[in-house]
Amino acid sequence: MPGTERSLTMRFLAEPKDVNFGGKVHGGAAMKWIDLAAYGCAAAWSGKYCITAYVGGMRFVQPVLVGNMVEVEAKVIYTGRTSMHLGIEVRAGDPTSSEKHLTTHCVAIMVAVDDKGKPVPVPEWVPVTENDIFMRDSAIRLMRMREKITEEMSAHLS
Ligand SMILES: CCCCCCCCCCCCCCCC(=O)SCCNC(=O)CCNC(=O)[C@H](O)C(C)(C)COP(=O)(O)OP(=O)(O)OC[C@H]1O[C@@H](n2cnc3c(N)ncnc32)[C@H](O)[C@@H]1OP(=O)(O)O
Repeated sequence: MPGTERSLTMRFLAEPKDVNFGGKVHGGAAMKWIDLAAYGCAAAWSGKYCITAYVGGMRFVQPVLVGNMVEVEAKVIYTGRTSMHLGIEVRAGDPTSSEKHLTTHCVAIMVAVDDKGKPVPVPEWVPVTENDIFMRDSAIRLMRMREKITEEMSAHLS
């Protein structure tokens, strides 16, 4: 039901097809996992088809190794009228152990759209815990910071 599933975790093994020339998993593979988890989380929250409007603050903290068990967690941290801001963390570790370390994190903004690609309203997410409120406030601060970056970036558009 829309407006009930706030987070989604995908779990799978990093496959040899994802390896880069240095023997670790490609950053691009991690970015695809992030997009898939963001889509799954946003589609479940909104009950609509969703598109990626923005991904930012991407930090590759540690490499993922082929054969690692990977967990990609996407979580709603703020909702606007038609957008859902998601905090995303990728964790990985040896599948024979329950221990996992943070490998990548970022923020993604997904927009719910109708069958013509027009943005449509999403259920509001209301933060409850102290940590939820902190994350929501941080998402709002990031939104304001992005307005300045967008203004600056316009100089680079032809
Ligand atoms: C081996 C192979 C296997 C393959 C297995 C494949 C499996 C596959 C499964 C599915 C995989 C995943 C599926 C992902 C889906 C895509 O990948 S979509 C592709 C990439 N994304 C796009 O092409 C989006 C292109 N952009 C657009 O269409 C338009 O800019 C948008 C996003 C609809 C926004 O349109 P707009 O006219 O700006 O609309 P507007 O009403 O002004 O804004 C709507 C909202 O977007 C927000 N927004 C707009 N632009 C931005 C921005 N740049 N930054 C932040 N927020 C923004 C606004 O703030 C607003 O938010 P609210 O205030 O309503 O909450």
